[in-house]
Amino acid sequence: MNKQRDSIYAAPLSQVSDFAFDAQVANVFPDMINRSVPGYGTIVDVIGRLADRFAQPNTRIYDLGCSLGAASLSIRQHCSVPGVQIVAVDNSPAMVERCESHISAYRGTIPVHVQCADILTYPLEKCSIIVLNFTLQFIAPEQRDALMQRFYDALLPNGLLILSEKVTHTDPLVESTLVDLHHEFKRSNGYSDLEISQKRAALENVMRLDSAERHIERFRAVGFSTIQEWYRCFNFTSWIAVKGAQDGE
Ligand SMILES: Nc1ncnc2c1ncn2[C@@H]1O[C@H](C[S@+](CC[C@H]([NH3+])C(=O)[O-])CC(=O)[O-])[C@@H](O)[C@H]1O
Ligand SMILES: O=C(O)C(=O)Cc1ccccc1
Repeated sequence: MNKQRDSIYAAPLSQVSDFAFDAQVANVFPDMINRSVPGYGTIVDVIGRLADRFAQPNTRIYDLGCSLGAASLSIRQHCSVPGVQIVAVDNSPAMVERCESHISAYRGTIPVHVQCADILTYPLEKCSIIVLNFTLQFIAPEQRDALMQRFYDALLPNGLLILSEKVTHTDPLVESTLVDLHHEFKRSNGYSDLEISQKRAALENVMRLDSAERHIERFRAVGFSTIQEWYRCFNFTSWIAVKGAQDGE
C-alpha cells in the first residue's frame, strides 16, 4: 500500500493538464512528496513534537489538507496530552479514502476523524492547534486572508498554527538560486528534467505561491503576535504562529 513510485510526468505529454489530487496522485503521493519537498520527513516529525508541546487537554487539533494523514499520524505518535482528538480534512475523495485506511493501519490512542470537505467552508470548532502542511498554497490567493482570519478566530488562547509553504522571493538572484537548488534536489531524487518541467507546468495555475513577507504580513493582520519560521530549506518553509494568552474567549 502506498509504495508506488511516482512516474506521472515521466513520459512526454502532448498537453499538460492542471495538477489535481486525483487517484493517480494519491496512489504515489508518499513517494512524490518525499522526492519533491526537501525535509518533508523532518517537518512531519516535528509537527508531532510541536503538538505535544502546544496541545491543550481535551481539545481538538485540525490537520487541514491532510492528504494521507502523515501529520495526523505524527501527532498521534508524539502527543501525550490527555483527551485530544484530531480532525483531518481534505477535499480530495481519493486522498480521504486512502487516508482512512492509512490511519487505521497504525495503532494509537488519539482518535482521528477524517472528513472529506472543503476547508473554505468547513465549520471549525474551538481548537488548540491547526496544521496546514503545504495546503494554503493550493487555496485561491484572494481567499487566503479571510481563511486565515477564520483559523485565528477558531484557536483558543495560546493556540498554535503550523503553516508550511513553498514560497517565492522578490530578489531575482535569490529566486533563481533557490528554485534551481530545489530542481537539483529533485534530480538527485531521480526525477528527469522532463518530469520536473512537466510537473512545474501542471502546477502553474493550481499552486500560486506567496512570498515569505506576504505570509508574515497575513499572520500579523489576523492577530498573531508570536510568529517564528522554524524550518527552511531552499524555497520550502514552515512557521509557527501562536495566539496570545489574552486573545479570544
Ligand atoms: N480547499 C481545500 N479543502 C481541503 N483540502 C484541500 C483543499 N485544497 C487542497 N486541498 C488538499 O491539500 C492537500 C495538499 S498536499 C498536503 C500534504 C499533507 N498535509 C501532508 O502533511 O502530507 C501538499 C502537496 O501536495 O504539496 C491535498 O491533499 C489537497 O487535496
Ligand atoms: O513537486 C514540486 O515541485 C513541488 O513544488 C512540491 C509538490 C509536492 C507534491 C505535490 C505538489 C507539489
